Amino acid sequence: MRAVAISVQGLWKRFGTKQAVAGIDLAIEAGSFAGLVGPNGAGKTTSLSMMTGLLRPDFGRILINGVDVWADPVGAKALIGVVPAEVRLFERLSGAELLEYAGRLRGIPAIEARRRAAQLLDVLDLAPDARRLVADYSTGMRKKAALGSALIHNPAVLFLDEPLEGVDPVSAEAIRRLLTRFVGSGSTVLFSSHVMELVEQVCDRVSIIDQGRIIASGTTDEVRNGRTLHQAFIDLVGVRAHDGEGLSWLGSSSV
Ligand SMILES: Nc1ncnc2c1ncn2[C@@H]1O[C@H](COP(=O)(O)OP(=O)(O)OP(=O)(O)O)[C@@H](O)[C@H]1O
Repeated sequence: MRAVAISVQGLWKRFGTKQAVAGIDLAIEAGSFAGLVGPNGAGKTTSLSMMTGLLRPDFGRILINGVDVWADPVGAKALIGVVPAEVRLFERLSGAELLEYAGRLRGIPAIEARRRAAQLLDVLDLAPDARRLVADYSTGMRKKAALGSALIHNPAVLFLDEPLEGVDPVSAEAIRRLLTRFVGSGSTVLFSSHVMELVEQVCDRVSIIDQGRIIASGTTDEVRNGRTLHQAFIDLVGVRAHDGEGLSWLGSSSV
């Protein structure tokens, strides 16, 4: 049995009257490519923010390779890389400078940081834009630059919140291959996504979160249970949308 890379124990978070996360437990083994899926407002971003030391939980513990994220934040953060949903970058740096700077912040010597930055930019198809300012990057380019910055110190665990949003299919494939290789070397990925086809394709395990609770978790095959992941998701979460009653004006040509 492989060691547990991400251990989440009894995680809770409330915002005012809203119970955003209501007692989450997870154990993700090293070398897993894990997906966290759920409808809008289910608690994915809140959970990932707590796991990565950005948002303090009301209750619960998160261990990364046995290091407690909230008791030893410096130790835990050395082990992780994070690509948040809303990427904030140093806009006045070029892509190459950004990655190199991320490497330097992680204590990597300048020459090595520059070498890794160039390699990552190349794999992420950003090499032609390496000298352009990040401020001028498109949404997808920003995601890729953020991913490069999160990988430069070769973290044991990589957390990504909606990593492929705004990324074109060719770049998405490059990212998929990069992450698969990363996981193949024994590192661990946990990412949140709405894109079931992507999760089904790349993840070996998946957890479905709804209203702050994990409602299904296991290997992708276990959760799918003979269905597509999309169908499993719909079956488990249920269809909550109204059928459009009261929208009789919508689509009608009369005013
Ligand atoms: N800072 C905050 N203050 C108040 N409520 C918040 C805050 N952050 C999140 N919430 C609420 O907590 C719940 C979970 O939000 P969260 O962003 O974690 O969901 P999500 O699963 O990431 O959703 P989406 O798929 O739409 O990004 C939502 O009801 C949201 O309105």
